[in-house]
Amino acid sequence: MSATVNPSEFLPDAFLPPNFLPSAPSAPLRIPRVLAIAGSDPSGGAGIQADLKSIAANGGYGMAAITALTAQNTQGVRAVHVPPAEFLTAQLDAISDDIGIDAVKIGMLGDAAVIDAVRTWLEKVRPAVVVLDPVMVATSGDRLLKESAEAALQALLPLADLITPNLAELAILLKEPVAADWVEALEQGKRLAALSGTTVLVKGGHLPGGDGAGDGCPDALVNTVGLLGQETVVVPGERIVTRNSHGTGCSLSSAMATVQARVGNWEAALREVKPWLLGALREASALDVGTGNGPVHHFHHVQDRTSSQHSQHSQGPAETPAEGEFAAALRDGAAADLDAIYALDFIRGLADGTLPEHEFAYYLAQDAIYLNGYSRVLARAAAVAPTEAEQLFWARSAQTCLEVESELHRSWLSTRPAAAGLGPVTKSYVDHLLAASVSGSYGVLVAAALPCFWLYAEVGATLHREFLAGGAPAAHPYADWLRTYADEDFAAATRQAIAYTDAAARQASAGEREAMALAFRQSSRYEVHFFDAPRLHA
Ligand SMILES: Nc1ncnc2c1ncn2[C@@H]1O[C@H](COP(=O)(O)OP(=O)(O)O)[C@@H](O)[C@H]1O
Ligand SMILES: Cc1ncc(COP(=O)(O)OP(=O)(O)O)c(N)n1
Repeated sequence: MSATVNPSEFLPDAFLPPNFLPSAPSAPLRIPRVLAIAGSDPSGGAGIQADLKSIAANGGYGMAAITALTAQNTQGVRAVHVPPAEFLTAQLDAISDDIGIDAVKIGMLGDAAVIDAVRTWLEKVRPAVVVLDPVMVATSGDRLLKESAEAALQALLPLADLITPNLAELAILLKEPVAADWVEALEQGKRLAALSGTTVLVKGGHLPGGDGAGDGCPDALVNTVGLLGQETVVVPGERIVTRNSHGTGCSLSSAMATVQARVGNWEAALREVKPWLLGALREASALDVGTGNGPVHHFHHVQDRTSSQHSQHSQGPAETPAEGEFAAALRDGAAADLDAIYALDFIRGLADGTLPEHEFAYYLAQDAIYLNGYSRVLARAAAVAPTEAEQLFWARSAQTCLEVESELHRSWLSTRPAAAGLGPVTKSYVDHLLAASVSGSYGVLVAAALPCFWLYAEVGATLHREFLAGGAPAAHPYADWLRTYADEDFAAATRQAIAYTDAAARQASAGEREAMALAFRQSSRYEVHFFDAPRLHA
């Protein structure tokens, strides 16, 4: 059901459901309109309250149709009240009669009558993205779905594009014992995917330690009918030691719905959401909410307003850097990384022609994969750019990346078979960029993207100069590649990217500038590792 086809291209307006009423061009992609159909948690950590925070934190516009009221806090659920299902239908119709819906997240449903109302509405409206979190029992052990409604919930699964059960819910849906380890959990995920004909997100949150997943907390997308690149895509993650994990399942599923509506790819969505959720768990202790299992910090990536106002007062406008000053400081900070790049065996071997061919092939293959992810990050910069000129610049750059990627495949890689898998450095670098792209700050995003322009352009120019100074020998095994480094269009684009980053820094608060500098430094380090990766991983 993912939105690969736009029905409005094929149907006359009279046939279009309200969900497809035309709206401002590109509005759904920039800020997806995401509807959460879920229960209320008045303590704000789970349910509809967590959904709305999570949707906003991931760049969406959140809407809420409430299925049930709970009286709960961080210690547990005291009572549940499920209003008549007809009133849920009235809420859902009120929304879909008026507003385009880019994605739906379904959480607590309570009973079979509610499930029936949701099913009828889904069949009528057919939203493009549906994520179903089959909420049954809270971590506190309290039931959030009547046992008698489990079969109805089971029957709702095929209407979703993604199902996100925790280990206990996975077991109930399959009528099997709870998976004892990660391998068993993945097997169960495959069985549920086959049974429901949809994609399952298997979550490692409740894995016991020492089970082959190490100390980590992996998640995996599983689909048995070919909707993913592979049947199982595992996204590893660090395990945060914290009591404050109330509402992680709700937050994950609504973030997945939001990001999927934006990027249209479940794997990319999970790779973007997972670091955000990790940050929310890591920073949960900054919130002082309740005495039990506290909520996660959905807006951990958004700068602390109090401290930014304070720093603006204390530093005053004089602290705003002059034009070019911030960029110059970034360049100074990257000097050590550039030196490290020039000293790498890979770069020396590329310059003097002694680089082993299989390492060059590995580099090209990883570059092609990287460019695809980088293009998405630049497209995000276009989406949030403050001016039309910047929007155009980043959008064009995103397009160029894809063109270069396909050219790499067509020419350089067609004669150099290299292991096509995603290498560890490429993955970490792209994950870092994707995390910056959901930081909520345009400045941080463009600062993270800049080293790929800047350091690459400088290294390329140096190698090209050395190649010419050596007489540009035609017999040099990498002569053709070294010649591509003299691209004036790329040099001009690099100057423009530097200028836009510098301008963003002048608009930013002191705290945001600090975050920009950090994002830039981290990307510069990744540039070094990227050039060194062929030696280690080819
Ligand atoms: N301690 C933790 N450290 C890191 N990630 C976690 C932790 N606990 C849960 N998660 C993540 O939170 C998300 C929700 O997982 P889980 O707790 O299994 O679901 P639920 O909240 O539905 O019980 C998953 O992405 C999982 O990997
Ligand atoms: C109203 C409401 N909906 C869902 C939950 C369960 O939240 P979840 O994120 O699955 O995980 P825990 O908070 O139970 O760890 C809830 N408690 N309330």
